[in-house]
Amino acid sequence: MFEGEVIALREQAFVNGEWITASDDSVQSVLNPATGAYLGSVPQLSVRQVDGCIRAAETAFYQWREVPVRERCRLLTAWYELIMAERERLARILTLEQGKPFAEALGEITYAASYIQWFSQPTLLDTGATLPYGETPLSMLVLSEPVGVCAAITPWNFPAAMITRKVAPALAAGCTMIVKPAPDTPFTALALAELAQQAGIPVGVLNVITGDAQVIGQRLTSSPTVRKLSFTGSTAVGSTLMANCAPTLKRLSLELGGNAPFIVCDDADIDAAVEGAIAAKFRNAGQTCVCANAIYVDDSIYDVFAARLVARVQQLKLGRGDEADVVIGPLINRAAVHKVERLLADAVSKGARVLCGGQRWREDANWFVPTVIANANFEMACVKEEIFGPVAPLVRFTDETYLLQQLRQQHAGLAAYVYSQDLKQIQRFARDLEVGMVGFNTGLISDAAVPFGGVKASGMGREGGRQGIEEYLETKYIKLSN
Ligand SMILES: NC(=O)c1ccc[n+]([C@@H]2O[C@H](COP(=O)([O-])OP(=O)(O)OC[C@H]3O[C@@H](n4cnc5c(N)ncnc54)[C@H](O)[C@@H]3O)[C@@H](O)[C@H]2O)c1
Ligand SMILES: O=C[C@H](O)CS(=O)(=O)O
Repeated sequence: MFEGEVIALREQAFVNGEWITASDDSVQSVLNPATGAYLGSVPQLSVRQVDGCIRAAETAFYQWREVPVRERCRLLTAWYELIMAERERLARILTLEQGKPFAEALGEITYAASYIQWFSQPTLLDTGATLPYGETPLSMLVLSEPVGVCAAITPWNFPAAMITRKVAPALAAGCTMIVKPAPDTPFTALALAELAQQAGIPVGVLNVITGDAQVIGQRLTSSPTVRKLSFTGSTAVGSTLMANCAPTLKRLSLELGGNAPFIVCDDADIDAAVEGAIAAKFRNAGQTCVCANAIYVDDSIYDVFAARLVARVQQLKLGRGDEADVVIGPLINRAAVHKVERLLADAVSKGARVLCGGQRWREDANWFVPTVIANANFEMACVKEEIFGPVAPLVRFTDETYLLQQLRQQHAGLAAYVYSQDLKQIQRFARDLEVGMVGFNTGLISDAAVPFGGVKASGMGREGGRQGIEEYLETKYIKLSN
């Protein structure tokens, strides 16, 4: 559809309202995961440039927090409107650098914009209170104040939504923000920053810096000026960043790895469960944090479910994201393909049987054919670990209690999905699944209006909903005497 089209890309970092290159002109290249073609490059900013960005965000903070809430929300609305007006161009950039099908990229841009629209509601900020215990009705006040200078480090799988999900509440609350996007997908973030600039968001309020992750991470986590870090990415990196933030006692939001069980009970609507599994498992070629990881099917319907799932999976069209009707794009890079191959080989060595797929689509490329494996069990790495690829291990279960006991052993706790018509069973799963979000009879749960996040090794804090603004507010108590 748009392969070969010239699409303008911002190849500079955005600091204090200026588009800048690295002080030593060093750059990092960005490749198209579908073709391996060079897309462009972004600056490797120096330590001095990162520190300069932190200072600029601090200066901007003391002005931005004085901007009336309604004005901050008006500017967010202007940003939202520009993004929606530029939706197709942004989606093209996203597909080129991340690889997802254009239709999914359009969906992500809309989803990303919906976070800005959600947090442009001034009512989300009427979180203060007066307490009735003082000498007068106005002598005990509880205020909500912006945390201050914030930093966001974001992943490649949702190059737009994982950024607006942090920037929107931060700016609404009166904070300023420094974003470090993933090196694989910086251009979407820079395009969003360009539109924020056009919307009139003041200089220094939103900054997007690029360069060596470790170098930038060390500066952002060690700076006492940065009062909060919001990180979305792997549990391993999240844990490291949490430790690095400890000396300066930063506020933290950590949206980390997942391992969502997809449970199909004996009374489930099988066709609905198959469609839900397709949506939950194969979105973004299985590269979402809330993807169904292993699929647990009641013994009594296992064979029927497996057959119907395989039939649907074999209909999924692979190809480049810019090609019409493509549903499965490439994985982000060759390392991701190798990880999927490692997990599959481990499963087969432990008795799994490949029902469909099971290999690369093309030898020297990043696609993996959508795969369903039977006879999966809790000993397999693909059941214990986050797959982050289009492989669906089917685990047979006969006993709900045993299944829940096994799931409780898993480290991640982000999302889960259950297909059941039995209200008492639904209530048991809602209580006993140790996750942050559960979808019943659906494979899609995400929405800007809900508190998105997990527990255990999936992190802490919530993004979206009313809870999402709290991540960027501090509480101050005022005692007022005459
Ligand atoms: N819970 C959620 O909402 C959510 C959403 C999307 C992705 N994820 C998780 O993210 C992972 C995939 O994303 P990824 O591969 O980009 O994760 P990643 O942890 O490798 O990288 C995430 C970000 O951290 C940066 N980074 C890496 N090492 C760093 C360091 N030492 N210091 C500072 N920054 C560092 C990267 O450059 C990138 O910007 C998966 O585990 C997925 O489950 C979670
Ligand atoms: O991968 C992580 C994203 O949060 C997935 S979703 O689009 O928010 O469901």
